[in-house]
Amino acid sequence: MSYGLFLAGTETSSNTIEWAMTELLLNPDIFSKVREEVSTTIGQDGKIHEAKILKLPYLHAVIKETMRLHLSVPLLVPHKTETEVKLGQYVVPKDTQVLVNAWSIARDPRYWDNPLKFNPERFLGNEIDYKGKHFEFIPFGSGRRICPGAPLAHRVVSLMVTSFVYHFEWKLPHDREEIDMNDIFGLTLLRATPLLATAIPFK
Ligand code: HEM
Repeated sequence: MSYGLFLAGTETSSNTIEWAMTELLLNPDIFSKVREEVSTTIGQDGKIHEAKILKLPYLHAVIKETMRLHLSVPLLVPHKTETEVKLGQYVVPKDTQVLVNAWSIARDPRYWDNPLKFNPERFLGNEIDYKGKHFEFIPFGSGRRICPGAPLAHRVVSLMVTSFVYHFEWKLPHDREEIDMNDIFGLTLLRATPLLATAIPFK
């Protein structure tokens, strides 16, 4: 049980952090906005408390946008119907294995303007959240089997990205355009090439 929790919680969280940093390094304007927000809110003492992290709307929009474009669990976890279910115009028979393609839904132009663009602004000024109520955005699933680790994951990812942005200057060893944006499909969807960047602590 604890090993299962460890597996479910580690790769998914670290992968999301890595994709968030990738998108920030690829989009310097967005990075600057996050840094501005983080520096103003955290202040000079460098203590990144949970209470302060809650006051970073732009950072949270960046994390949501990262989770929209780079879902760690693209097909969620397989589910099975216990009874026959009528879903819209479809009838799903009892004992059917159901895979939900949350990856595809999160890039569907019927629900998202310019879906392939990394645009955190789309999450500002609205209530769209990953708590399973907005079906166009379900990186943690929805309903009874929704990820129980979502609140923890949210805190860990926010804390790590805030710390990385607040404490370090980042340099890529190559041009931005050369960042490999491909992913590979294993147990979870991971970056095909690990992100390589140098972290230089602020003086
Ligand atoms: C960014 C990080 C994470 C993502 C994207 C993620 C995503 C998901 C998804 C999509 C599911 C399947 C939900 C469904 O099929 O409806 C799931 C299930 C699960 N997750 Fe997470 N997860 C993350 C972090 C964590 C953490 C930190 C933990 C625990 C410490 C955790 C524990 C679990 C467990 C135990 C399940 C199975 C729940 C069940 O079947 O009832 N996850 N997660």
